[in-house]
Amino acid sequence: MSVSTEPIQLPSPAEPSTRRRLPRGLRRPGTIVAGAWLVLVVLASATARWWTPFPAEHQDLGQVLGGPTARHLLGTDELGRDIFSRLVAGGWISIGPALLAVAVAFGVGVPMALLAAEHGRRAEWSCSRVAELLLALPTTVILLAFVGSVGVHVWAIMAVLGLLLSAPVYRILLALAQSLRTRLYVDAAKVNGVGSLQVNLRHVLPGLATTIAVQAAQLFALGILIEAGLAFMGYGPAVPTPSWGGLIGDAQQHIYDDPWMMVPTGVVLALTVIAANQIADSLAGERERTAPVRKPARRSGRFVPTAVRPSAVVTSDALLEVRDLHVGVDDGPELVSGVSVRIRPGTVLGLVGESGCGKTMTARSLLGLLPDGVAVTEGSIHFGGRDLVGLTERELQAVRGREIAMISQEPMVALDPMFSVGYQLTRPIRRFRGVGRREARRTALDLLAQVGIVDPQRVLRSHPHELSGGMAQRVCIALALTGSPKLLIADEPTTALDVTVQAEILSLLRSLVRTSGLSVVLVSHDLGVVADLCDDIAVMYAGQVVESGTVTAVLDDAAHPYTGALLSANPHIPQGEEVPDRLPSIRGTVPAPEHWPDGCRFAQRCALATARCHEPIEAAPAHRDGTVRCIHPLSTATTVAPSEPGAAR
Ligand SMILES: Nc1ncnc2c1ncn2[C@@H]1O[C@H](COP(=O)(O)OP(=O)(O)OP(=O)(O)O)[C@@H](O)[C@H]1O
Repeated sequence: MSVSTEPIQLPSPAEPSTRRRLPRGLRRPGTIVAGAWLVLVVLASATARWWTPFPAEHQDLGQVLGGPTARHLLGTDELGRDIFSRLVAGGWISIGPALLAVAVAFGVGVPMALLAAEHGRRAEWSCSRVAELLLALPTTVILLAFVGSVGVHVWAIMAVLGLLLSAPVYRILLALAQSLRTRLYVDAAKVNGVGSLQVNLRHVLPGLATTIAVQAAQLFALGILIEAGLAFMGYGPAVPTPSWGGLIGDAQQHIYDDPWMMVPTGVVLALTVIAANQIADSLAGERERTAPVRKPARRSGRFVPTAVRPSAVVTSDALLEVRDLHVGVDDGPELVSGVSVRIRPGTVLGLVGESGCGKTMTARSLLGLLPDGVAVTEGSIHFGGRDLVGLTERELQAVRGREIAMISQEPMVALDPMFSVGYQLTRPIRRFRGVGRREARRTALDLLAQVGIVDPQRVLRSHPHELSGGMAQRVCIALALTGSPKLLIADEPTTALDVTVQAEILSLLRSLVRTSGLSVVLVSHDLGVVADLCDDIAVMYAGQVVESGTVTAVLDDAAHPYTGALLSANPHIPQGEEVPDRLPSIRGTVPAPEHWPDGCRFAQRCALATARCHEPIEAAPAHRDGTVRCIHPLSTATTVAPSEPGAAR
């Protein structure tokens, strides 16, 4: 299959390169010195036994409380032990447990945050209560109680500290993980059938990495101070094993007769804590500098088959048939009311209407990708001989990508910025088609060529930030085609693109439908786009389909006053017709779902409305195969006047 398109150029070499460099914040001299100091301290203390001048426990009673000399660089303590050797050896006893506390804090806090972010309100509620419980416990009292009942085991004490610290870690990471899960590339991964573990590992965890690093550096510094404090109070390692807290405790006893003893350990401890904090600050600064400014996206959820009515068996030749679909917010208003549409194989169905009419909710229902707290409450979605409503998440994963795929309105956000186009394309190809790396690469190149990219080799090596909007949307379309789906849901696929690129993408979609037999559900505000691309149309208003039929029938002979008003407000003026000074607009706005009236939902804004319009109105047959939900139709399109409530659908 080939698509004729204009050549697409990659941005000039002046664009940012894909070569990974150390982030700018970490290249500052202060941060480099801090990092070097930490590396030095960790390496020196971990290898102390092999190179320090004296064993840490070696005593020389002829040299007690001596100042620095060539033999004892930092002097000796009250038993004539070499302070330098003890300081270096004691480092590991302080740093090791601090690292353990950090590992436990993140080992518990990160999975909790991922779990709560992924599994919605109930999981979040449970994890948050556990975190609140941990936060409510007084850390010092718990540690002392632990020492009192179990004894002085430094590593175990620090593991308990790590557990207590997992609560603030969870609290900080939860909001971020939730926000990352709303990114379109996470939806795109789910649409491609990627399992939940893989979504977390590939898309959520990398996004948490900087925050984890910042928090880890801070907790490490805190862990060292807490370990030192405990050792100072006598809850450190058993005598004569050195630790920084223990050395400070020893020095404190000689503060009047040998104040120098306090200096080496105090300075090393302070420098280590300052270095860890310096690195945390630099990472935090870097995170703020590079954080993308994005408008919040919608959260993704799943089908919750509550109160789903068993549906009749569908025997039509439609590829997908939606019957009487109701979507609602848990304990809240209905967002989609009784939508029925069908998509024939190899055709394009346009869902049109103003913002807030329920187009996206309807489209996302087809993939089970509704926001958290929103669910299909009634109706059926028949596809491939089964009802998608009520399928489990696992069953839906098998449908997403392989049978129904989706492209969104923001291609730049739908691609994960962390990975190259090649990686993002070959992963699903290997999974869907069960092919090896080389074959997957070849298929990826073919798909890129198929979506009109003239330089697929280069694009395959690129990262999303190196692509223009139009190229990114082409890559997203290629990504959607990796599982050879039968149906593609395109939610305003050209909204974020400029006009010339919009035309290219529409021409690409048209060509794909024509050459591959793909069916498309196109969500759009734009009647011009729908007229251009679609075979059938469903006009939505306030959660209902108010008119449907073939594009030619509905647009040439609109029956519903809302369709008529949309057509009058449409800025696409046919060639040869006079351009009016001002386009008519539809007065008022779409009411919010909680204010939808019982009767015709458009009545408040309709010039033809009468008292009878405020009684319930059913959809009636129109345009041969379509419907209209109006008792004052504009045209003769209606074959059965839907004038009475309860008229046949
Ligand atoms: N997560 C949510 N919780 C509650 N209501 C929601 C949620 N998401 C959307 N809605 C509401 O559902 C209704 C339908 O929204 P939907 O996004 O489907 O409209 P749309 O026609 O696709 O609009 P647009 O073209 O702006 O995307 C709107 O009133 C919207 O405010």
